[in-house]
Amino acid sequence: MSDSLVLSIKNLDFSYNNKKMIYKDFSLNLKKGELVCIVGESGKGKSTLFELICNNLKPQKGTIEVKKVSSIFQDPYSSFHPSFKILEQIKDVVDKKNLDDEITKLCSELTLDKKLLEKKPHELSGGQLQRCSILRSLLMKPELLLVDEATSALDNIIALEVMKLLIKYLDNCAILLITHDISLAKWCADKIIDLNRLYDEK
Ligand SMILES: Nc1ncnc2c1ncn2[C@@H]1O[C@H](COP(=O)(O)OP(=O)(O)OP(=O)(O)O)[C@@H](O)[C@H]1O
Repeated sequence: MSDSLVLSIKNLDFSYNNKKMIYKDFSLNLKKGELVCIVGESGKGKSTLFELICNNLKPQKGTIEVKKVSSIFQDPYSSFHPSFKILEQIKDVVDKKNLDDEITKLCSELTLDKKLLEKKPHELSGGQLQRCSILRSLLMKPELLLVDEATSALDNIIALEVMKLLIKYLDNCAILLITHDISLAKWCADKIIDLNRLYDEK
């Protein structure tokens, strides 16, 4: 894979249990600085694509090459262990150098009270915990950020601020964003992949 690419999917075929093909000869390249949105009705294969990229599923055909990846999911409670403080779970996965300064800066950009990081996940609201999940992902300094409907639990103003922050972060990585919100996709994406259309062509 060339230096500028962070994701290279070539001629991918995938089906669960050799039933209906979800992906047939699907290819996608993503470079640092690009934001690509995946749209499509429920069941079209959006989450499956993320599972394939994270190597949790194996394609029947084709290749997937990916650089350092981090994911932000719709349900933040599934991203954190319930028994440990959020800060401990952040420190487990990120480089400790300048961590405190970076946390302070990002918390302010995410309008997240830093004191909340001392709490356990269930003590936070869904929206607060989602911002913790975004914070952790950005601190990991991924080259590819997979974002699955991550702003849908946030109120509109915070969701917009979070999207702006993610877009700012594009200087350092590429973003693949799953969304049902076509107007959001049109607003922020360099390219939109519509899985409804992909399906029609099969
Ligand atoms: N583990 C599995 N085994 C068999 N079939 C599965 C499995 N996971 C998903 N599927 C099927 O594969 C198809 C694609 O599922 P996927 O979850 O990727 O869709 P999606 O576009 O992300 O949907 P949603 O918008 O509802 O999250 C669906 O028809 C689903 O029922």
